[in-house]
Amino acid sequence: MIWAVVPAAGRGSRLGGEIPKQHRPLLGRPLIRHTLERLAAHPRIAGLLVVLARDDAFWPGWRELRGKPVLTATGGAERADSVLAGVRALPADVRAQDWVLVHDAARPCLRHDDLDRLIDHGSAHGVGAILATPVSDTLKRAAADGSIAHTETRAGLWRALTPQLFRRGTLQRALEAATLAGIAITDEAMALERIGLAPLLVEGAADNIKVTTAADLAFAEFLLARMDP
Ligand SMILES: Nc1ccn([C@@H]2O[C@H](COP(=O)(O)OP(=O)(O)OP(=O)(O)O)[C@@H](O)[C@H]2O)c(=O)n1
Ligand SMILES: C[C@](O)(CO)[C@H](O)COP(=O)(O)O
Repeated sequence: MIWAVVPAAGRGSRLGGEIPKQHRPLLGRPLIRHTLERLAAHPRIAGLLVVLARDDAFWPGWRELRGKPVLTATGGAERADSVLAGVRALPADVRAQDWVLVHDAARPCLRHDDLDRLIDHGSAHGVGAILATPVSDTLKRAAADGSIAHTETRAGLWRALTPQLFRRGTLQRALEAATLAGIAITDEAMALERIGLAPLLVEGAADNIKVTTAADLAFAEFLLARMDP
């Protein structure tokens, strides 16, 4: 069984509005509820550790979802700070060699078959794995004046998604090393790469979107209305 750390301490500034995006209503429920329910409903998830902003005024205080325990921790200035706070706050019986996953609260459209493949392939790989999707658009490098400097090759390029699956001890050590080095990391795999480890890429559904802008919110609503609960 695997604990899920869910970073939910962001401000949602790119989306804007009075309510942080993770608490914005989506099909009549807070966006974060969709994310947490999808995780809690999976039989291989042991519990949820939700990382909240210190001044979060919208968290309803759920202590259990679908029979799984819900614990909370206080996040930090950056997503990586929040994830590290969450990993540190996991229950003491989650051992260093135990697998844990990190999944953005802002990604409500996670599919259980993707989660199964991440866990199966990631745990077999030994270092861990991330869900990701191959880049399908042509990529342009912008020049200072806004024109196209050149086209980047997209061969071998993937967009990192979440969940990302690692052993608790390795993840905590990698995150602490990045923090100590003052390196800004944007996903957990980057912290492991920095210490010489190579997590596996597991292809996941491209509609496991991160709600960042208003267009994403509308797309997430469209997807959730058509996905299995
Ligand atoms: N200090 C932070 C920043 C982000 N997150 C979480 O990390 C996930 C992905 O981050 P992002 O989409 O960038 O969320 P925000 O930082 O809230 O968005 P923005 O950059 O638009 O403010 C979100 O679930 C967000 O709540 C977090 O826990 N702690
Ligand atoms: C972790 C992540 O969702 C993988 O794509 C992404 O890096 C989060 O970035 P954000 O700027 O914190 O949303």
